[in-house]
Amino acid sequence: MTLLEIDNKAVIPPPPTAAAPVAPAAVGSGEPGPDQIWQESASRLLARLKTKIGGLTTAESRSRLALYGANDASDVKTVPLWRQFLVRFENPLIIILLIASGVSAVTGGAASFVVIAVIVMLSVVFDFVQDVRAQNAVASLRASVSVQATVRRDGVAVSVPISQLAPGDIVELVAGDLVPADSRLLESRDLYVNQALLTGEPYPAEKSVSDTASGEENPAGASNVVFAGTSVISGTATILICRTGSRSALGQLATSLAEKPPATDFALGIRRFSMLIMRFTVVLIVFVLAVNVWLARPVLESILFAVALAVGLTPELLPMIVTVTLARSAMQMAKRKVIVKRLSAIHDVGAMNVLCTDKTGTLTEAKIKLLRVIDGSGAESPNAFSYAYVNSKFETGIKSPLDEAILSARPFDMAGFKKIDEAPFDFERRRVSVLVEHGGKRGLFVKGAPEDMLRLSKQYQDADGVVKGLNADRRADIQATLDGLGAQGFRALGIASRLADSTAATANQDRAVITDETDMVFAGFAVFLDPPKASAGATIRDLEKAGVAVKLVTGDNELVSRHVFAEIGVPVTGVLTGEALDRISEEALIGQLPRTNLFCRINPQQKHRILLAIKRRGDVVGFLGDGINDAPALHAADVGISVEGAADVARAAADLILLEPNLAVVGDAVAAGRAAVQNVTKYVLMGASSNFGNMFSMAGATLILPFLPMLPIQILLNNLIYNISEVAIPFDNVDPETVVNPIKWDIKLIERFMLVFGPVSSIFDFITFYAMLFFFHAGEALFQTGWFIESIVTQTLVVFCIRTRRLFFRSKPGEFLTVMNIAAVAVAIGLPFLPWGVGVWFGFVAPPPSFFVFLVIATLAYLGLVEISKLLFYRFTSGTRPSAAK
Ligand SMILES: Nc1ncnc2c1ncn2[C@@H]1O[C@H](COP(=O)(O)OP(=O)(O)OP(=O)(O)O)[C@@H](O)[C@H]1O
Ligand SMILES: [Mg+2]
Repeated sequence: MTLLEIDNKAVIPPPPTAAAPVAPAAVGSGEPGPDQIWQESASRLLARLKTKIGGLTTAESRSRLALYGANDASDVKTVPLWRQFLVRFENPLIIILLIASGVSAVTGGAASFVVIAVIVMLSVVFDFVQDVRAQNAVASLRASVSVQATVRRDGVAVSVPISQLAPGDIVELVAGDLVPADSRLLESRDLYVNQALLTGEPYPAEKSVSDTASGEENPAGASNVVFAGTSVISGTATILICRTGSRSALGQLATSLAEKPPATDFALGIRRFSMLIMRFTVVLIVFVLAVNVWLARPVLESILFAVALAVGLTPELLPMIVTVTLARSAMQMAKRKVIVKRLSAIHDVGAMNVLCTDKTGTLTEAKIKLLRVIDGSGAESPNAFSYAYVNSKFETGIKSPLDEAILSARPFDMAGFKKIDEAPFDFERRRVSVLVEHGGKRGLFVKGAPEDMLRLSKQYQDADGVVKGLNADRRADIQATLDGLGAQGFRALGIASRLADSTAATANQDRAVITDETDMVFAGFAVFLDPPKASAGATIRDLEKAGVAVKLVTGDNELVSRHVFAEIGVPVTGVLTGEALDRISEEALIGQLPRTNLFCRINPQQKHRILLAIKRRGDVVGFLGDGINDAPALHAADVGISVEGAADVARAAADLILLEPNLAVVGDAVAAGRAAVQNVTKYVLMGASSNFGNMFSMAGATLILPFLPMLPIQILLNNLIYNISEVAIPFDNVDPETVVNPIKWDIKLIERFMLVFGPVSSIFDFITFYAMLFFFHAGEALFQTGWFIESIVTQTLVVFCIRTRRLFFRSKPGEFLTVMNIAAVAVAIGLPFLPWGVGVWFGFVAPPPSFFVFLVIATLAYLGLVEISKLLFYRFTSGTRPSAAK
């Protein structure tokens, strides 16, 4: 099974839209066709793509980029700003509103049309500006961690984001790089790529320059091309970019599998809430219109009133509020050195209740030191060191910290050693071989996972260089030496050789192949110290306290991993090795998950399998890793987390990038994610209760009043003021107790909240209507003015109750929120008193002083009622909060 069949979260290209027709195939229309970039000679391909080995010029690259679009199969196409702006007018409510007010302008005065048009414009501009600013902030964060490629422009090698590549670009690749697009090899040395993302094949595939290659039945097998989404395991290459973005094989595969990434819980929840409100709105509008027609009121005014009500009811700012909240959260995380690549990951990280992590760099310092190189009985072995050194020096794969430790341990004279070939490292066999010539003799020098190295050896070479047979007793001795190292917390690599004169097979060979890694002469161990991080234990305990179970998933062996746990003071509750994992069923694995917190000798496919099993249990799972071997798991996780120095594929697959490899910052991200969800929830609860209640009462009032309870313009103005005040919600403080556990979006809570607090607000509204009519003997204008002021005052101030589950004065609101809401109240009260008859435009009159006495008493009564209802509400629904699953 390939990765794409299992999960396609991060590799989905946008479907071609009408506005962005698929650009002409990169490799022109001449024959052979565009799909066979492995068939033509390189020189013809270069000519057809109108490029040369020195690369495109900057101007050429710019025009090609404009033609073919960004090289990005995963990202949604960016909509131009003017369209983002205009799209906001596609809202049918806005269209009806503008038409109806236009018609009324023709028949009556132009004033109301102008006012409505201005209010609509203000609302749209406000929404647009906030939204675009938030998106820009996030885009620049994302750009700061984009994967770069070395490309030749104007004849010099420069580094550009891979999204900026176009057909015809010439790119240089080294080990660890992500192949940015489907490309033809122009030059290569010892090039091996991992194509697991395309083919599911875990072993490195060798690629080399040739004029033509066959690839009809299996394009991934074509040896002279490399494909987008694969990564370089070892060697170097210069490539010609041929097919970018969604035209790459990966892009095509992804398009044919699914059009869109699956919506997250959060997105679904938001959509469901909007639908809920829409249904209420439709019913209400039909009702209001029917009543007005039945009472024979002016049709046009009735329509305007109904539509204004609908505008007031719809949470049209919700998408913007969500974006602003998440973007603000992303900015906060950036300060804590966490860069958010996918905005919706903020919600997922807040909901995460299991975090899987690899070991090196997160639980350990990643300052690996080579302590000794010993033979099987523990004696210092210069021989084994020389094999290890030569192996590390000559291998062209991604330099692992182990290689760096070997090379920096002490100088070694490489004179006389000549590299013939290598079999690069991969995470399945966990070893690397180089074929070397020295003194006219050839030999294979191998290093890798120690237990496998011992198993594959037939003879044994001690520190003095004497080669002996490897009988069962000696094997057991060597194993005991290895176990001793592990128990002391040392990491070890096994070292072996296979000299040309030892078997005929290697005598004159010029190729290193993995099948030669057998019948070897075991030479000893390289012993490393990778000290555990002092802070790791406390960090893990903090995460567990926050409801996030931490599990170690590592390619290293059990003894070493157990030792790390012991050092950082975290108990091992259960162990599963890769070997055992391969023998158990899906059900058995899921059954073992809750108590297992250590998975060792796990290969990349197994990491992926573990992640899927955790998801299948219903947990929200994060994965933290930095290697090529972690990419499949990063794709599969709900939240993929990587670090700045990670391999390109890992960074490309991740949703969050840590600028420092520290588990503690994950804890910060979790808290920020939860706070963001809480603030979005506040906005939704406001909309679902007080705003909803007000509009509902207004509809009811049309039944009993001989005139409209509020003029359409006033409703729109009310809505604008309310919306502007609520834009402070993303910046509000969050009560600490609401973020101690993972939070999932809870639509049930919102529905119940609406059913309780809508009516609470309505009861109070009808009391106000009664007072206006029978106490103040209000006529039309005074009634509308009074109701306008009350409506804003109560709608905005209630945020101080709804924002917290505590008694309102026990929780400190954000300053911005306080200022904005008090300002909204001041504006509402001040409007009718404005000079130059401004209030009159909106149909306001100045209310008598006694009204304000009533306003204060009534508002306090309302807030008191909400506060009591709130305490009761949460007392009876407190059992519904999601608890941390282990
Ligand atoms: N450069 C190398 N040469 C030979 N063998 C290696 C090399 N790097 C790693 N190995 C072997 O492969 C195993 C798995 O690699 P590695 O430890 O990097 O996996 P991992 O899952 O990323 O582990 P971690 O959780 O520590 O990051 C190692 O334990 C070691 O035995
Ligand atoms: Mg690793």
